[in-house]
Amino acid sequence: MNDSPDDVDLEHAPETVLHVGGASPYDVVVGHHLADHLPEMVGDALRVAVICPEALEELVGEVADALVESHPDRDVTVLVVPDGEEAKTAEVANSCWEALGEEGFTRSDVVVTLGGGATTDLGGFVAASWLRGVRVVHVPTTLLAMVDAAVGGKTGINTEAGKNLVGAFHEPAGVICDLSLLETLPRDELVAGLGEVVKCGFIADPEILRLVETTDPDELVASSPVLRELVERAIRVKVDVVVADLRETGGADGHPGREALNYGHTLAHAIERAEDYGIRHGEAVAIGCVFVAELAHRAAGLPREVVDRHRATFARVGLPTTYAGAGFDELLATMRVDKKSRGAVLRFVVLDDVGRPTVLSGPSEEHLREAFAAISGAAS
Ligand SMILES: NC(=O)c1ccc[n+]([C@@H]2O[C@H](COP(=O)([O-])OP(=O)(O)OC[C@H]3O[C@@H](n4cnc5c(N)ncnc54)[C@H](O)[C@@H]3O)[C@@H](O)[C@H]2O)c1
Ligand SMILES: O=C(O)C(=O)C[C@@H](O)[C@H](O)[C@H](O)COP(=O)(O)O
Ligand SMILES: [Zn+2]
Repeated sequence: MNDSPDDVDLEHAPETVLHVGGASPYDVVVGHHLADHLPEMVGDALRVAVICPEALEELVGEVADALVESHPDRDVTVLVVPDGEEAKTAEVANSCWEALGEEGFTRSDVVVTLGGGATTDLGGFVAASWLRGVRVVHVPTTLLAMVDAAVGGKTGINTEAGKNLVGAFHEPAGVICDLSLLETLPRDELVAGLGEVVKCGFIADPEILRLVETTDPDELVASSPVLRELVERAIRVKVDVVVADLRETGGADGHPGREALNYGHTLAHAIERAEDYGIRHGEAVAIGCVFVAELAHRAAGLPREVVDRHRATFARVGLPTTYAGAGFDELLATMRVDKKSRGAVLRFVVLDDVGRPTVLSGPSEEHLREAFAAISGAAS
């Protein structure tokens, strides 16, 4: 652990509680060393199933012990699932349902997820579907899951046809973003999380962009006060959007509503599928955002300097801005089953300017090909 004066202050800084309003309100707690919050959020449930990936088996032991200590009559079951995207399958979800059945899991029991976004997506979906919905508390352990996946209630798994095509909206009972857990996160994974943070800067909070543009990226580590500010700002962007439009039915006054959070994701999800999930989600999002900025430049007059700012900001933190894998036709076919599509009409979230997202419906294939050529170097 780094123990510069800033870090010492931060270690003792009070946690931040971001309240998420709506029909099922909950808190997102951000800070350091937050283990005590988990028993509070779980309450007096007699059975708890903790879902975590193989990679976090050591940490899950501590979490399970704390849950038993806080309530000695409680049964805690640990469900170890495959690492990363391999957990987001119907087979793995089924194995979790089988385990909950064996435990006699009832509606007063609680699922806890401990892991990255793949784990919170899978575990959230298991909780959403078991008995048509039991409580879930998320303990995200990656930056990406803290700023995005654990908040807002989208859960899901992948199918052969594409990413996140089966799922449910199921809000958590609470989210604990313990930044100390990021100490062990590999650098590439932390950088991938910055992809969603920068996305939030472009769609809603330009201060995020300013902070990224003026901070040495190497200083963005678990103990950094700037990282904490970025985490809190990105969560606020997400919370504001989901409180206004939880189920993605649309926004008001030209704002796309929850779809705004899908900025860059239409191409990103197609790339992830084409790469058989061998590319990190946050990396694909960075490429997808540059693509859609190029598209908006051609189809809707987004100024060239805003497109350039996309390339510069994602590249500054170490994210890719080009893609030379699958071809345009394969990616276009996958993009057609994106959830924003309506019938044969492809829809993209684009920007009118920084902080002003809107929807572009049915762009011409010529503009799509040109935008793809601009990120892939392929002839359009
Ligand atoms: N539901 C949503 O709103 C939402 C939002 C964004 C992303 N997502 C989904 O989230 C997933 C990506 O999440 P991710 O980037 O967290 O990837 P991930 O869950 O695959 O985790 C990345 C890797 O980090 C490891 N890891 C996790 N925490 C660690 C720690 N503290 N120390 C060391 N290693 C650790 C994991 O084992 C894994 O190998 C994608 O499936 C994406 O679709 C969902
Ligand atoms: O919360 C949302 O809404 C988002 O779109 C956030 C995205 O970062 C996230 O990757 C989400 O899982 C994508 O959702 P999908 O509906 O396109 O599957
Ligand atoms: Zn995402």
